[in-house]
Amino acid sequence: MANIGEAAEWFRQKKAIRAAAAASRNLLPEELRKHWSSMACKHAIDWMANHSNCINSFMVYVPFRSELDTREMIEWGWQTGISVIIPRSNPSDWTMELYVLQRWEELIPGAYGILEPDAGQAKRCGEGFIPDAIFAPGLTFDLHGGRLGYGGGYYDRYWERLSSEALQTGQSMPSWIGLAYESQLQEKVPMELHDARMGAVITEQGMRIFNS
Ligand SMILES: Nc1nc2c(c(=O)[nH]1)N(C=O)[C@@H](CNc1ccc(C(=O)N[C@@H](CCC(=O)O)C(=O)O)cc1)CN2
Ligand SMILES: Nc1ncnc2c1ncn2[C@@H]1O[C@H](COP(=O)(O)OP(=O)(O)OP(=O)(O)O)[C@@H](O)[C@H]1O
Repeated sequence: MANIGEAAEWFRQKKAIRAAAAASRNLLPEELRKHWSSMACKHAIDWMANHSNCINSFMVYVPFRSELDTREMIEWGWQTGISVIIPRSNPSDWTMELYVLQRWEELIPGAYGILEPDAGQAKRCGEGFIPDAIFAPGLTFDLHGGRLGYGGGYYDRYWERLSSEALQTGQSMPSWIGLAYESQLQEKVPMELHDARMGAVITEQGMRIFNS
């Protein structure tokens, strides 16, 4: 970023894109959101089932506001015996703690009113744990791995943490897959160096895998 003026303009642009994306997602009729969520979950499940030799755990969000509903994926994980990892956000430093979720009853409203694992009930993942796949929420995605979230930088910080953990332990970085309705896709999402990059996006229309 060349100077403060440019940085401020960039920040304003991102804020405007976020607001427009949130408003257009909120306008999607609930019945269609339900239907598309179910279709997208089926694509995600098919992908995991086809990679069953390397997927023993996956991280996914619990939906809030008008986000794509992931509950079918979570239940599928429980039925199949794959560990379902759900983050709990810590707004004091914008980091996420990971938990293995085994029952809906282990969720309680956390920061922002999002249903998150209750630290007193759910099992916390150990230090250094890396899920085999990460399904990320977002307000908008592009077809080059770009993603824009609510602006907390939670997934970006997690991306950075995982990159250094993977490097230290010699493990590979898991697949990062954005989950969204097709109408949330845009030509180009503004990206910065610290932003988490998706390797693929799944919508109701299927999965797109990007060249890294
Ligand atoms: N289901 C779900 N869980 C998630 C995320 C998500 O996007 N979806 N997150 C993904 O990172 C983290 C939570 N991030 C959030 C960050 C900000 C706001 C929020 O309410 N922001 C205000 C705007 C504040 C401002 O503009 O200054 C808002 O949207 O009204 C909500 C969640 C972790 N858990
Ligand atoms: N790895 C990081 N370390 C420190 N700060 C970071 C990191 N990643 C992002 N940030 C900061 O977090 C803030 C929000 O980042 P950004 O606008 O990219 O959020 P976002 O990707 O939309 O949010 P989220 O990941 O929570 O959905 C910015 O001020 C950014 O500088």
